Amino acid sequence: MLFKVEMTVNIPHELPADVIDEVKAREKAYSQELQQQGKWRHLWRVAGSYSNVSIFDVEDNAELQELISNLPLFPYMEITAVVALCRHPSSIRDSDA
Ligand SMILES: O=C(O)CC1=CCC(=O)O1
Repeated sequence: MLFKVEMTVNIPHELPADVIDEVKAREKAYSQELQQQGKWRHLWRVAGSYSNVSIFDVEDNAELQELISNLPLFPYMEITAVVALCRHPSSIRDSDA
């Protein structure tokens, strides 16, 4: 199942810089591992903001919930616009793979 997810990061100013750097490094490693696995299909920065638009390819809602809630930055994120996607009949692609 494909889902679009929007994530906005709001890191508290009082968090020490070294803690922020460590969390961001774990976030990057985690997201790149999921991208390698094909579960995190797209990761786009929303221009001009500390937000992203992502496309996930997961088994079901429960797997999406698990992947998102395990994000190292999850405690500092607002997750919005979670939308289930399916193929558009006018798409010129052979598949969504
Ligand atoms: O920077 C972000 O938008 C948050 C994030 C998601 C995956 C990642 O590496 O950073």
